[in-house]
Amino acid sequence: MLVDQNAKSELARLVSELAVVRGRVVLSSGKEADYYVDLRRATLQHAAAPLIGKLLRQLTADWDYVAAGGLTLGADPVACAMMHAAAAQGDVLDAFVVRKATKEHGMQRRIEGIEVAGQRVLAVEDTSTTGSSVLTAVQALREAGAEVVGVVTVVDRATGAKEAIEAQGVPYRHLLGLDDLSL
Ligand SMILES: O=P(O)(O)OC[C@H]1O[C@H](OP(=O)(O)OP(=O)(O)O)[C@H](O)[C@@H]1O
Ligand SMILES: O=C(O)c1cc(=O)[nH]c(=O)[nH]1
Repeated sequence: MLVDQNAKSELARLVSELAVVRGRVVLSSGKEADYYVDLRRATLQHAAAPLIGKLLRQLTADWDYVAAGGLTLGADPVACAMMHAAAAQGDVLDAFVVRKATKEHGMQRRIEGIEVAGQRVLAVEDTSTTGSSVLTAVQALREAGAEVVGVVTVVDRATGAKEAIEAQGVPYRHLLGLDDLSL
């Protein structure tokens, strides 16, 4: 899908400046790597967040979905940015949060926000490495009766997420790759 290339370049610049951390780090999967993309520093930043919302809406413009969200917490500001970008265009998009475990008090929900049962939804992620986190969200959404139309992530590290997600029958797109961030 067509995305605004000037906005994408500006986002890549911001992510490189704000979020790329070089050095030995342990990842969510337990593997080690030589760099980390601490994307919360961009998804929660005033200039980068609106670009993320706008660009992810453009990247998924041909997908039909009424709500977006993913596994807390990396996905949360991404989904909210998309919701606000949609609203700015006069479009309706709701958001949800998939908890890592079902809440044990209150409403005892695994998925917070709008009711996803019977809805077409988009699973979102901030950074994808193995794809395990967003696939956890996909599984929870399916168990809740939602139809996951696709997965979209802001940064893809080219380490197997695409293959793992597509193996589950879900289309996958990313906004920024390693080349965009000079990694
Ligand atoms: O593709 P994966 O191998 O699953 O790795 C990527 C995940 O790792 C990070 O989250 P993390 O597990 O650090 O948890 P957090 O969102 O609670 O900080 C990131 O926000 C992604 O969700
Ligand atoms: O695999 C991860 O845990 C991971 C990698 C990365 O670059 N950024 C992130 O937030 N998580």
